[in-house]
Amino acid sequence: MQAGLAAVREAIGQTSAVTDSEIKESLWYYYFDSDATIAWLRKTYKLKPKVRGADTPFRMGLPAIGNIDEHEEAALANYRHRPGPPPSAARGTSQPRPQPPPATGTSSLKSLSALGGAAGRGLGGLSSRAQPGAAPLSVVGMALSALKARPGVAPAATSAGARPGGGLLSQIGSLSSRQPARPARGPAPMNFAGRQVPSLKSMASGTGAGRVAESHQRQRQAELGTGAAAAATTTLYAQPSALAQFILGAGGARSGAGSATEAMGGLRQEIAGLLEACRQKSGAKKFGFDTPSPDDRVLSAQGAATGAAPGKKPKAQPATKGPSATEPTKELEQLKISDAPATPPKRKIDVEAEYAKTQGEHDTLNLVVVGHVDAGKSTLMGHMLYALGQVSERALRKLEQEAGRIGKGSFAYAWVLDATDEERARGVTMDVATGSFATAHRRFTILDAPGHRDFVPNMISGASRADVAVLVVDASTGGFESGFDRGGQTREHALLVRSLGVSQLVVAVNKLDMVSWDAARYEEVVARLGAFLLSCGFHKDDVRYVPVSGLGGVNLARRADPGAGAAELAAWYRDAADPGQPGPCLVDFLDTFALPERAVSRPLRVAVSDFFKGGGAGSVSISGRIGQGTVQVGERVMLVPGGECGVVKAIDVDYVSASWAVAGDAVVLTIQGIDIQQFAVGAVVCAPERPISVTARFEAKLAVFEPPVPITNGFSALLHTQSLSVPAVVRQIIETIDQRTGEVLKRHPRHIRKGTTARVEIVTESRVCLELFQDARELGRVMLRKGGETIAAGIVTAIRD
Ligand SMILES: Nc1nc2c(ncn2[C@@H]2O[C@H](COP(=O)(O)OP(=O)(O)OP(=O)(O)O)[C@@H](O)[C@H]2O)c(=O)[nH]1
Repeated sequence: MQAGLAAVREAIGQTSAVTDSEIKESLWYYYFDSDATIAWLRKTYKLKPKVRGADTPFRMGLPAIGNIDEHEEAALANYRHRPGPPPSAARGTSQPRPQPPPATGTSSLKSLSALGGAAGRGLGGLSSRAQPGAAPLSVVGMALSALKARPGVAPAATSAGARPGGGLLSQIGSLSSRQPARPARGPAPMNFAGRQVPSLKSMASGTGAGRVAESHQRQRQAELGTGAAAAATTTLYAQPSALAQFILGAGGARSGAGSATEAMGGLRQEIAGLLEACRQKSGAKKFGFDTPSPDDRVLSAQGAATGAAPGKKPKAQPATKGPSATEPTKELEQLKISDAPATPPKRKIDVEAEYAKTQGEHDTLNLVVVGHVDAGKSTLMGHMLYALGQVSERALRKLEQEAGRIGKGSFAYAWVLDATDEERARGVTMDVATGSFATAHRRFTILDAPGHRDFVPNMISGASRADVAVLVVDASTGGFESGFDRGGQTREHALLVRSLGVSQLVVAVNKLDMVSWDAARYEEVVARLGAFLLSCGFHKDDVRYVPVSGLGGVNLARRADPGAGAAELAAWYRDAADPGQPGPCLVDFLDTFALPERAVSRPLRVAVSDFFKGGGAGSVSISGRIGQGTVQVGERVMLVPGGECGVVKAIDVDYVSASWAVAGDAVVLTIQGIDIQQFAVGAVVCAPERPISVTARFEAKLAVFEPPVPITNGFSALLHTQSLSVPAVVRQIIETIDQRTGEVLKRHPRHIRKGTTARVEIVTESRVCLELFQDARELGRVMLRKGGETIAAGIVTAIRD
C-alpha cells in the first residue's frame, strides 16, 4: 500500500487536493492498479500529469506506451474496470466525494418490454427456432431488462461498496466477498500483461481466477517450451496480497515465494486439523474406501443404462499386458500432428439447414443509429417506434409526464431508448441502447449509439455489431455545421461506421422544422455530406437521404404523415418514380436495405459486449452479436482468452428465447460451466475446435484519417476492436501502399500522414482476440484513436505473436 501510495503521489504530484487516504482508498478500489488509480484521480480532480507518460509503465517488453492523454486515460479507466463508485462513495465520507468515473464501455440492452408495446413481446420470424413453450420474453431477457432498467443498479455488483460490519471475521469475509462481487459487472483485476490476477483463495482452491492463472501458466509454458516452464511458473506469482499478509503474517509476505509456500503448507495442515476436529465433533465417519464410492454408484447406474453388467467397472488390463512407461503403444505411434482442423462434434440440430428454411422470412438486420450529439437520434428512433406501434400510447404519455416533471418535455420520445436516470437527467445518450422493430420485409435490432465525443468508444462498440446505419444530421442553422466541421462527430461517426464494414447508409436530415422545411437547406446538407461520404468509401448508390423531423414525427413511418410540417415537405419532396406521390419516408428506405451474407458455415465467434450473472447457479449470460457461425442450446463453447469450455444453456435472440441462433443475430447466451471471473468485455465465445487467436503483435493495413501529428515508428494510441480498447504502439511502418492498385509506394517510410494507406506492425499492451480479416471480417478490424479522435482504421493482415 505504501509503495502504491508513493507511486501515485509521485505521478500526480504533491497536491493538497487529494489526501493520502483518498489515494489509498482508490488504490484499494482499483486492486492496486496504480495506472487506473492515477487516471481516475486525474480525471476526477482535474490534475495535470506531472510528466506526460511518466506514469505509464513499460509493459510486455514493448516500447514504452507514453503520451497517453486524458481522453485515453479516462477511456482506459472505464474499459479496464468499468467501475461503480469507490467503496467510500457508497459509505458516505465526511467530505463530499467527486463522482466516480462513469460505468461505460458496455452496451446496454434496454428492453422496450417495459413500455408495453409489441417490442417486448418479440416479433415474428423466430417461431421456427423458439424454444418449445418459451415465454415470448424469456426470463433472461426480462431479468436483463429489469436489472438494466433499475436505476443506479449495476447487475451483480451491489455489494461492492458495502461497508463490512464490525468484527474480525466479518472483515475477513468482506475482503473475500468483495473480489467476486465486482467482476459480475466488469473484468477481474488485470496484471500488467492484461491477465487476471489470481487471488490467494482461488490459487489455493484452484477455482475462479486461480484457474485463469493456471490456464495462462499452461499457455505460457507452451509458448516458452519446457525448459522455460519452471521460470514461467515462478514469475506468474504476484506479491502476496493484503489478505495473504494477514493470514501468513508479515514474514511470509516479505520473504518471497519459498516461505510463502511453507506457510501455505502450514496453513493447509491447520485447515486439515480443523476439518478433522469438525468431523469428529459431528460424528461423521471417515470414508474407508472399502465400500462403493459415489463415482462407483454413478458408473454402475450408467452401466445398467447401457446394458453393461451393473456395478462393474471396465476391467483393468493386467499390468504385464499394458505398455511400460518407456514403451509407446501402437495407438500412440499412430498419433500424428495434423494441420487439418479438428472435426466439429455432431450437433442435435442442423442449424444451417434450419436457417436455410427460414431465410427470407423477416430477416434481421442490426441497425446502428449514429450522428453528432443532440442531432436527434434517440428522439427520431423513439418517435418512429411509437409510430410503428412498438410503444403504447399509455407508455408514451407516462414518459411525457415524467420528462415534463423535470422540465425536459421535449425528450419524451428520446426516453423510449434513453432509459437510465443519468441519461435522462443529462439529456445525453451514454450507452448503446437496443430495441427491435419490423418493417414490411425486414426485422431490425436498433443500436442507438451515443453522439457525445466522450462516448465514442461505446459508439464503436455498437457500430461494430451493425449491418446497416442511419446517420442523423441536424439541419438547423449552425446545427449541421457544428457536427460536420472538424471535431464534430458527424464526420467521425461516418468514417467509423464505414471502417467497421457498414456500407449501406440512410442519412436522416433532421430538425427541418427548425428551418421551416426549407428545400434549399436540405439540398445544401445533402450536397456537403454527399461529397464527404464518398471520400469515406461509401458507394453513391448505397447512401439514401430522407428529410424528417423526429420531434414532429414527420416522414418517419408513413409518407403522408399528418404531422405539422408534412404539407410544407410534400410541396417539394416527391417520389422520383411517381411525382404524383410524396417522397419515400424513413421506414421505406429501411425496408429496402439489402441483406448481407451471413457467414453461417464458419466457426462460431461471439464477441462479448456485456456479461452478468444469470440463468441459474453457475451460469453467466453474455450479450453480443454472432459474428459468424451458429450456436444451439446444449452446445459446448470455448471462451477465449482463457480457453475454458462451458455449455450453452439458453439463447435469447432479440429478447425471445430460441433453441438456435446464427451469424448476424444479436444474442444473449447463457453459458454454464465457466466461472464469471473468466469473462471480460472483448473476450470471444468460440467453437472449441476452432478457437480465435489471441495476440499482442500483428500487422494491419491502415487507412490514415487526420492524425494531429504524423504517425511514426513508436507512435502510441488506443486500439479499438469490437467492444475492447487497449493501449498500443505502431512498432514499425512497413510500407505505404497505393490504395487503388495495392502497389507498394515506399518501404519503411519515416512517417505516414493523412490520406495514406500503409501496412504497419502494431503491438498491444495486453493480448487481444483478433483474427485475419480474410478469415473473420468482424474480428479482423481495428481502429486507432488518439486525443479523443479516430486517426486510423484498418484490417488485420498477419498475426505475429
Ligand atoms: N425542433 C426539433 N427538435 C428536435 C428534433 N429531434 C430532436 N430534437 C430535440 O433535440 C434534442 C436532442 O435530442 P436527442 O434525441 O436526445 O438527440 P441525440 O442525438 O439522441 O442525443 P445524444 O444521443 O445524446 O447524442 C432534444 O431536445 C429533442 O427534443 C426535431 O426534429 N426538431
